[in-house]
Amino acid sequence: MTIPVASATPSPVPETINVAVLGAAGRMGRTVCDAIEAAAGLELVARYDAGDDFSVVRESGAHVAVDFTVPGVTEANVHALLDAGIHAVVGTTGWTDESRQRVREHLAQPAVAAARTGVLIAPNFGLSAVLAMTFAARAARYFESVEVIELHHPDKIDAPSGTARHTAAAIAAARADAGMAPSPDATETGHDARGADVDGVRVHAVRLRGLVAHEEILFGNVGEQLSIRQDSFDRVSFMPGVLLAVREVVTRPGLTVGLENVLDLS
Ligand SMILES: NC(=O)C1=CN([C@@H]2O[C@H](COP(=O)(O)OP(=O)(O)OC[C@H]3O[C@@H](n4cnc5c(N)ncnc54)[C@H](OP(=O)(O)O)[C@@H]3O)[C@@H](O)[C@H]2O)C=CC1
Ligand SMILES: O=C(O)C1=N[C@H](C(=O)O)C[C@H](O)C1
Repeated sequence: MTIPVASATPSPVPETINVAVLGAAGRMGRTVCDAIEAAAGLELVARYDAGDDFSVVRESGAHVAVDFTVPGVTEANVHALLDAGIHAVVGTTGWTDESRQRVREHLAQPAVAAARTGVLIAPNFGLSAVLAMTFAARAARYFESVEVIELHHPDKIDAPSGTARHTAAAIAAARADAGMAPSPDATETGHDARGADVDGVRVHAVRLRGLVAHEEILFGNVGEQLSIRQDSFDRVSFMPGVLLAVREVVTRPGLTVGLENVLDLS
């Protein structure tokens, strides 16, 4: 699949990009290793997983590392990659404003800034998910009510999903820009069934065997509803986005959050 790409800051790009995969034995890590091995201009130089020594990555000659590990370790991995002068593409969830800010500060350190190192964190690499999030942010100002439902396989350890958090944050920002009141809700406090409150947007998480990764954004006005739904049925659907991010991160110094900033969605 060819994905249209927005223009980036020019920076020297190696002829072959050497790639290390962190979390290489996991569901996403295995799929990413296969995709890198099959991709033109990319070479898989290290597979790193729980219990491995980080020197495997540091000494691999990797230009870029792709992190699909677990929320509890991904930030430490990124700092270790920056110390090693390796660009990072991150799909792992668990990022907060504070952890992203610590990465920005690390990127601003003179040696790291001089190396023009890039970090690209994407809550979701699937084109359908990126478009759903983008469309939802565009629609947000026109509807009085909004709620997000994310649906995933039951082996997922975090909830709500990183995608749902990113979606809700973008919707909340758009509603705030438009000066909108909170979604109407007469529920008395203390009712768990109303889901998580993410920046004032209710997010509901479903875990069901057979699912992979899915999201539905519901907008309501008096007498009408808009539903935006995306379904990732197979982890290979994330791979065009991951490969694009690997190729792009070497040209984008600093922190980029969200694949929508790499795609030409104008
Ligand atoms: N951005 C996106 O498009 C997508 C993001 N994700 C996110 O990616 C992450 C991984 O998902 P998934 O592949 O399903 O999860 P898995 O649990 O299948 O894979 C995680 C892997 O990381 C390993 N790991 C644990 N600790 C470390 C460590 N300290 N260093 C290196 N590796 C470690 C795990 O090993 P062990 O099992 O032995 O602990 C496991 O092999 C999740 O946060 C998920 O939400 C998933 C899909 C798409
Ligand atoms: O754990 C998963 O599977 C996924 N995690 C990411 C998230 O939390 O949003 C991306 C996608 O939804 C699959």
